[in-house]
Amino acid sequence: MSRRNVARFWEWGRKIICVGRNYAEHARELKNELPTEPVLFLKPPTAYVKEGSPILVPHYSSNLHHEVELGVVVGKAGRQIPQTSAMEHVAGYALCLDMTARDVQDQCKAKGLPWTLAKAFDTSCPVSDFIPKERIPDPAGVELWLKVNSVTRQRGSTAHMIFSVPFLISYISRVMALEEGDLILTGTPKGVGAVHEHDELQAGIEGVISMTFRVGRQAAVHN
Ligand SMILES: O=C([O-])CC(=O)C(=O)O
Ligand SMILES: [Mg+2]
Repeated sequence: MSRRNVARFWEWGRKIICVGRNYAEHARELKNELPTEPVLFLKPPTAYVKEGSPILVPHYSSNLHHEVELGVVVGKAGRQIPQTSAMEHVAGYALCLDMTARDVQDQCKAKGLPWTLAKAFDTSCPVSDFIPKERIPDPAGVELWLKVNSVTRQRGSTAHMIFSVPFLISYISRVMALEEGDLILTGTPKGVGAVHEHDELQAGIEGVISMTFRVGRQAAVHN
């Protein structure tokens, strides 16, 4: 049997683990307290969308937000991974968007309910091509940016993460087993905002990769 190539991790059907509130300025802009431990949530692998296909506003939302994030692709499975060997579990990276139905998330927060409807819908995880580990020697030293219709909305350095990539790998692996092909979204810097049907989103990791997506709208089906 031929070995699957982790460079096409989005085809593997593995989990997407997301970290929230990992940049102080973003936590503040949404009036959230700074976390003392990572805030975790999941997206299903059906959330993936690649360049060439549109990001769809869910039919039940009227305030879809962009969040540009550094994604970490797991290359070696593990449980209870110590921080000191955490980077051995990284195969590479991907530029990711954590698309968020902010109106729905606000309702979930107010009711104390999980964020699934706000975060896990189809096309909620646009991803770039795989970036081999060697191209990003230090995951705390990359500059993320995002533009909507050519206007810069987000620009921030991963140097400002509250919890580092090795810390996150260790922390997550004490909650759930990490598997080859899993993706960890490490949180968004400040500047999140709304996107609308027909908008064009461009995002990048300075000097490494960029990607472009169009926004469409999911049709509501009434059975
Ligand atoms: O929805 C939020 O604000 C939490 C989150 O994903 C992030 O900080 O990246
Ligand atoms: Mg996020």
